[in-house]
Amino acid sequence: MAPTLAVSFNDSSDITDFVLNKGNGVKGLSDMGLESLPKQYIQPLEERMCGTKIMSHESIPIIDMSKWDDPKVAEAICEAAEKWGFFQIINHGVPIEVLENVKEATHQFFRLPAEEKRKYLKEFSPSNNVRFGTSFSPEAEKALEWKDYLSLFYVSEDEASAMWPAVCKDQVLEYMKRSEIVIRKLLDVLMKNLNVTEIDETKESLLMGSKRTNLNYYPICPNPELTVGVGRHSDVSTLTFLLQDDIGGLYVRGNNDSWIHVPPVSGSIVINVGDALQIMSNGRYKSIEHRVIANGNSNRISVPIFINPRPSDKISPFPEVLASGEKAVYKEVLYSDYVKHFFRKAHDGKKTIDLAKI
Ligand SMILES: COc1cc(/C=C/C(=O)SCCNC(=O)CCNC(=O)[C@H](O)C(C)(C)COP(=O)(O)OP(=O)(O)OC[C@H]2O[C@@H](n3cnc4c(N)ncnc43)[C@H](O)[C@@H]2OP(=O)(O)O)ccc1O
Ligand SMILES: O=C(O)CCC(=O)C(=O)O
Ligand SMILES: [Fe+2]
Repeated sequence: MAPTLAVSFNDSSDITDFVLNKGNGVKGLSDMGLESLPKQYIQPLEERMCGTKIMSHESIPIIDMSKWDDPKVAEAICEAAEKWGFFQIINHGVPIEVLENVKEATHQFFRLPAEEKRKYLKEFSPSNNVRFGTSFSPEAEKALEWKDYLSLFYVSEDEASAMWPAVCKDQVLEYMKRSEIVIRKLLDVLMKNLNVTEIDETKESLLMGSKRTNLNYYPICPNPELTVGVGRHSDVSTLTFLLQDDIGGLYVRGNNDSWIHVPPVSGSIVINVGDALQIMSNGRYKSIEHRVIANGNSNRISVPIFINPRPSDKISPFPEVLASGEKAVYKEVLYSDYVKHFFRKAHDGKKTIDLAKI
C-alpha cells in the first residue's frame, strides 16, 4: 500500500513550490508515493524513449587500464574519444572503497530532511560553489526533468571543508583526489595524439583548470515512460569522469538516430568527451549526446566529476592541431560565457556548441 500523503496539492503551482522552493525535490514527490506523474514532468513525445531505436547489441568500448604503458591502451583511448566520445575504464586505480563511499555519501545527502537540503538552494546557499537543485534549468524548461542534484564547484580543500555539506564532503574530496591521477593520464594520452607534447601551465588550466562534482539522484518515478531523468545533452566539460551505480539507464547517441545503453560494470568509470575538448581539438574528439531515463522500480544515483577549463579561460582550437594547415571550425569563446549559455536554456542536444562554430 502507498504511504499516506502528508501533503496534498491543489494546483500545479503547489507542486512547483513543494519541489523547487521548499527543497523537497522530486525525491519528496517520490517518497510520498505519488501515483501519477504531475503534468509539469510530461515530456513531449519526441523526447521520450518510446519509439526510439535502441541498439541492444552495441556497446561503447571498455578499456582495461591495468597495463597502462602498453601503447595499445593509449591507442584504444584515442580511438574511443574520436569515434565514440564515450568509453568505460576498468582497473583504473581508484580504490573500490573510495567509489563505494562516495555512492553511500550521495544517498546520505539525499536522505537529509528537506529543511537541511533547502539550505543549499541557490537563494540560501552559504556559497555560490554549493548548489542543491532539481531538474536542469527549471526557469527555462517547458517540461521538467525527474532528477535532483547537489553541485559542488571545487575551489580548495579549505573552502570545501568549510562550505560543503558535512555528510558528503570528505567522501567527495577523496573521490576527486584519487581520480585526478587517472584524469591526468587520460589527458596526457589524448594530447600526445594531437601533437601536444607538453602540458604547460596554460594548457593545464585549459584542460583541467576547474572541477565540479555533481551528486545526481533519480528517484523512483510513477510514470517513467512519460518523462526523462536527464534530457538529451552533451557536457560542456573537457572530460567527464562518471561513476554510476548498478541500476542502469544512461544512453548514448549512436548512428542513424539510434541510442546505446551504457551498462553498469562493477568498479568501472564512464569517461566522456565534453564540448570544451571538442572545441580545443577542432572536432577531432567528439562530445556525444546522452540522456538518462527515469525508472519506475529503483532509485538511481550517479556522480560525475566535470573537468573543465577555468571560467576565465578563452578556449579555441589548439595551435598544434592547426599547425598542418587544418582550418579552425571553432572560434575563441570565454569559457564562463559558454557555460552560462548552456545553463540558461533547457537541454537541447548538441546545440550549445553552435555558440563557438565559425
Ligand atoms: C545540473 O544538471 C546538469 C549539469 C550538467 C553539467 C555539465 C557540465 O559539464 S558542468 C561543467 C560546468 N562548468 C563549470 O562549472 C566551469 C566553471 N564554472 C563557471 O564557469 C561558473 O561557475 C558558471 C557556471 C558560469 C557560473 O557563473 P557565475 O558567473 O557565478 O553565474 P551564476 O549566476 O552563478 O550562474 C549563471 C547561470 O548558470 C546557472 N548555473 C550555474 N551553476 C549551475 C549549476 N551547477 N547547476 C545548474 N545551473 C547552474 C545559474 O542558475 C545561472 O542561471 P540564471 O538563469 O540564474 O542566470 C549536465 C547535465 C545536467 O543535467
Ligand atoms: O546519470 C548519469 O548517468 C549521467 C548524468 C549526466 O549526463 C550529467 O550529469 O551530465
Ligand atoms: Fe552529461
